[in-house]
Amino acid sequence: MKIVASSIKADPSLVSAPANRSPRLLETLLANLDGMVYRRREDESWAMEFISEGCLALTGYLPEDLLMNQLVSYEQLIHADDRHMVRARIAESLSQQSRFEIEYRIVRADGQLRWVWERGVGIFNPDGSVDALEGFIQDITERKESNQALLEAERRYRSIFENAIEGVFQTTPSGAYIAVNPALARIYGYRSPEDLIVSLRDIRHQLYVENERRAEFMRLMEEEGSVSNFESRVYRRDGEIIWISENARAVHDEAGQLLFYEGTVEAITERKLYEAEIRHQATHDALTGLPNRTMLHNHLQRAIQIPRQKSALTAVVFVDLDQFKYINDSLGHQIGDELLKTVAQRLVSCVRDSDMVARQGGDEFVLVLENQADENSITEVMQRILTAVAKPWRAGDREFHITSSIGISRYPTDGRDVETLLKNADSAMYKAKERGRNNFQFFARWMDTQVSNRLEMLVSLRQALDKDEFKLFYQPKVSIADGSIIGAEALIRWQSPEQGMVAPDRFIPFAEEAGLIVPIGEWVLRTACAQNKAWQEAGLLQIPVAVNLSPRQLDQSLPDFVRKVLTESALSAQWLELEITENVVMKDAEKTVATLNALKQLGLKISVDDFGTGYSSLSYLRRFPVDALKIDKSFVRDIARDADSAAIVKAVISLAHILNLRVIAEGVEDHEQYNFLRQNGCDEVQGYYFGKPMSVADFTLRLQQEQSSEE
Ligand SMILES: Nc1nc2c(ncn2[C@@H]2O[C@@H]3COP(=O)(O)O[C@H]4[C@@H](O)[C@H](n5cnc6c(=O)[nH]c(N)nc65)O[C@@H]4COP(=O)(O)O[C@H]3[C@H]2O)c(=O)[nH]1
Repeated sequence: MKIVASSIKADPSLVSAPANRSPRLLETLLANLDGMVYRRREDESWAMEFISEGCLALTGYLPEDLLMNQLVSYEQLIHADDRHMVRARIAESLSQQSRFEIEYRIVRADGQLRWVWERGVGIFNPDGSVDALEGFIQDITERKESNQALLEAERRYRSIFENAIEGVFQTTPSGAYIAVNPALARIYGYRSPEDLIVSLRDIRHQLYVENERRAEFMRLMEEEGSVSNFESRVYRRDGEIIWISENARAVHDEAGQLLFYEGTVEAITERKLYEAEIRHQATHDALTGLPNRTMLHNHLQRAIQIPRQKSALTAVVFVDLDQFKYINDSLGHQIGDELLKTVAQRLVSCVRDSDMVARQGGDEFVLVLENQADENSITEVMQRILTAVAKPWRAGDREFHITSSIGISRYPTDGRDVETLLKNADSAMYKAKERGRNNFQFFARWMDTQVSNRLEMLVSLRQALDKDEFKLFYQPKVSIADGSIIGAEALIRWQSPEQGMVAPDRFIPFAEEAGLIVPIGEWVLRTACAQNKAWQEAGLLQIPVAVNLSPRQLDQSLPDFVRKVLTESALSAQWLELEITENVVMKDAEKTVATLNALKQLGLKISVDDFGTGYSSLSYLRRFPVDALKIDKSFVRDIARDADSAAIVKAVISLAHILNLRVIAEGVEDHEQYNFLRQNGCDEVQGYYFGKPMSVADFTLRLQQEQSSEE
């Protein structure tokens, strides 16, 4: 350091070495200083009187360049924006005769901007005026920049914290908030973060709807140090329950001591609702709101997997509505839908909350009843269901009745997997249909083989007509007054090469399903008319033959077809009677009345079959051109045992007579039933007591006997 060369008037305190030290030592000391020592005048341009070698490193100028402003003044080096501030601060310190410390920017010789820290003091003359300024200037750019970076990072963090859409929190492990951002306050419904911190002091009890969630949160924190996508239901300040998802971690100090938890909170109620909605749609039937086939399978799978109480049964119950197809086809889908909804509600009302009622599709419902003690308890539920479904229901101003056929399989006795249980319940349901509907059947092993033939049956039924495998049997109808034969009912049989003689109840429903009932029905009509004509031509007793009509046959083209058959067989219409089921009369009234009128005009008779099992009312019958009612055999069977059945039979007879209708009782099997019917004014009877359905040959014989007894 060229002390002398760089100083004009050296301050003895700075530049003159003590007598015992060499100036060389001072030179070295100053040169090693990381900064610049100066003495400058307190004038317009702060002219430097002394300046140490550090000047070059600090400013990029040689000390000589600044000395007495030879090249540039120090003031010029100060950033223009800071000059005023620097002067003001120094002036203030001088006025107080104190030291000054200032941070400001300078522009180096190479144009670089640097931050400097200056520490100095005024040197005063004895009269108090300022003689000079002495001090030290150091480059602090790096520190400034890292401070700046820190401030920037802090500012950014603050901004994220304050402006995040997600809630951000820090909590103590004991469950109090240390810090929260405005978003969390908003999510939880508090006025401000402060309001939340003050009001929500016990997270476990005040926040979580399920207290155990907090325990689970703590457990995960302890075991794994963090939670991710931790979903819970929480209370907002106003008590509303919302769903949140938390991501959080435990923060420890260097010694491993747990300090606090910090994390984020996302409000996910909408997503949850949406997910629930999607899940619901995927697992529920849109019409009835009941669980659908998918959910049924999952539920049943679970039900048979969980350990059950010893000897407890799980019942799988197939409920199928009788003649639903017919209602849907004839009354329209809207009414069909209404009916399905009504039935769904009724089924639900018959079982416990823990049982499942699902819609399997169409008019099929499946119930899963768990923990049933024995068959009796299942039977009780089934009886409730039969009664509930059979209750009348209204659509507009009309009242309807529908019944159901039910099949039940039991876990574990009837199957140990979902497929088998469902298949066997379905088989049992078909058995219930065959047994005359409106009843329930438990699965039995033998049904398995029969019903596995269902598909085969449909295939062979299609071929049966061509192969001439159908036969008609005839059952006598007898006058109650004198026991004479006054008619015959034609009943179809199927002589199947594989299955032997098949009863109509077993194949007519299939024929209806497969759309084969119309050609089969036409065959029956032709055959019965031709047979009756043949008996007449053989000189036997002239009686009407009754033919059963499936609802599906009863359309506008039927009268023409019947006329054609009568013409072909040359049978007079008075010797033909058509039996329609009770449900047919409920068919679209206008069209049905027109078709029945057209049929009546041909001169034949019409009777209503299975009366009492369906949903027609007597008064409704008034509108239909029918001649007779057939009381269903289920009432006749119970006449002696059941007061209700006896009362119904009596009422039907007298009301039918008021409407000028003949009454025929079906299924009369003994003398007691016959007596009862006779005493109560029934007109005709039919049943095993008077003759079973018999082949043409047998019936011919019967007619011949009848004729000879008359003669
Ligand atoms: N337990 C008992 N039963 C008796 C007695 N007397 C007669 N039966 C049976 O009762 C049924 C009466 O016929 P349905 O009610 O018209 O009921 C018929 C009818 O709805 C239908 N069906 C029969 N033939 C035809 C047909 O050609 N076309 C259509 N569409 N359906 C038919 O099949 C049903 C059943 O016919 P089947 O099995 O022949 O059964 C017949 C007959 O065999 C008795 O004293 N006791």
